[in-house]
Amino acid sequence: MAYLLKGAHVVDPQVGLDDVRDVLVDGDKIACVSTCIEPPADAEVIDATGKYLVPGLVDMHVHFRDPGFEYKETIETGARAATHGGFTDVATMPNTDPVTDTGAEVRYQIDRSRHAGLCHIRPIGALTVGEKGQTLAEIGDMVMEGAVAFSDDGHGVQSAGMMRTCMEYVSQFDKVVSAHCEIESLTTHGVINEGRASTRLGMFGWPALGEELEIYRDIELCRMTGCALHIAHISTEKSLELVRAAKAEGLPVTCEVTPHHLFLCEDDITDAYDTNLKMNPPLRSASDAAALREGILDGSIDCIVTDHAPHAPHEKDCEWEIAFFGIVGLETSLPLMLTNLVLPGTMSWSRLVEVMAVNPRRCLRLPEIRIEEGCTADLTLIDPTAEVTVTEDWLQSRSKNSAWLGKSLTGCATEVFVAGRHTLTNGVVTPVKRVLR
Ligand SMILES: NC(=O)N[C@@H](CC(=O)O)C(=O)O
Ligand SMILES: [Zn+2]
Ligand SMILES: [Zn+2]
Repeated sequence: MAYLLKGAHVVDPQVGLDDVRDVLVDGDKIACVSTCIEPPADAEVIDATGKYLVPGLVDMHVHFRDPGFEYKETIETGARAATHGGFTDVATMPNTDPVTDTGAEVRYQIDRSRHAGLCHIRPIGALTVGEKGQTLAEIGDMVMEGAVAFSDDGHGVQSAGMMRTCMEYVSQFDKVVSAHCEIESLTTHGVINEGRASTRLGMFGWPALGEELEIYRDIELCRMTGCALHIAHISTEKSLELVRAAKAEGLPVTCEVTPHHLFLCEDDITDAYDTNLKMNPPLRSASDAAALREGILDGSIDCIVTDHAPHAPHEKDCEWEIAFFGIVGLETSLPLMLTNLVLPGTMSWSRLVEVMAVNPRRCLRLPEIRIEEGCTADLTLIDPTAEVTVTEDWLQSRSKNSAWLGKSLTGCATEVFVAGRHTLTNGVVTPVKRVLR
């Protein structure tokens, strides 16, 4: 099938493109990028005037709960949410049941996602067996089956010695360790940021140090082992400073931030106790959020990730203390970035493309996707004027635990192509027709 995207504003900093072009997709490839392409007879023409065409978006930190917790999300429902949010690739964290700590588990996820036929799933394997922090998992076996990175996300690896072994081993395969940095002896019982929020609402605090101290440790282990280190969901100004200093030294350190840590803070938690504001790490201070916004603009933070963490109603509709940590995010990530940073002119379109497409691919060592002739047609078309209201019905995810329910946002993806397959059409997820290769 061929598609001609007419008159899109194409943004791809990798090829220095930030201008209006026609783009012809033929089969799984980009066949032509030019100022004016006559529609071939067999091509479907899509009027992209006023819209932005970018390399397919990548979210390198999601939880799809499959296998084990399919009542929250399956690979298929997660893939639908990802497609609806404009993504062509997502990297799934291993805290499933069983934990993704063997090659067979990695293969299961890839097989299931091919049958879902919507987006590429890039499994992240566990560092340790069962994410228990005791025994090294079968890293080599998982690499053979297609694991792109390794993490015990959901938990920090508590023992520095164990983390050293993990990093030494992972570096042999030229893969990256994505570190959930949390010292449990500092965060146990914590349910909210330690400081204003914990004092105001009278709940056990979760200190910033519980994150920062482990980031410091892992950066030193990165120096010692040479293993590429990616810091997951940074949430404080000090965490950002540690990463900045490591980068300035030339260490192979990258990091990510979520939209909720950029655009919400502890002051948003009121005595309404909305449990969709409870996550790990917790929402921090307003000044932390401001520092993170600065970090995403100045290049210190590499990627936007959602940490899409679906939970069922009974796991959220309860007292704050016992509610599960985490919120869904795949479908609101791009609209939030557009509404809060890009459309007001604070962030350029090309920086948006870097943090949502180029850098996550680089961190995961995936092949580059460039908008040029001959490249794989993994593409996202964005309408910057579309108004979306976040409702339970609008969310395609099986879970509805969004922090933005009822809110209106401006800008969203309208078309997505994965290897030339039209997976999102006019904002609607396209039904599966064939297995994705
Ligand atoms: N972020 C969260 O609050 N929850 C995540 C775990 C994690 O990302 O650490 C989950 O799996 O639910
Ligand atoms: Zn985590
Ligand atoms: Zn996570």
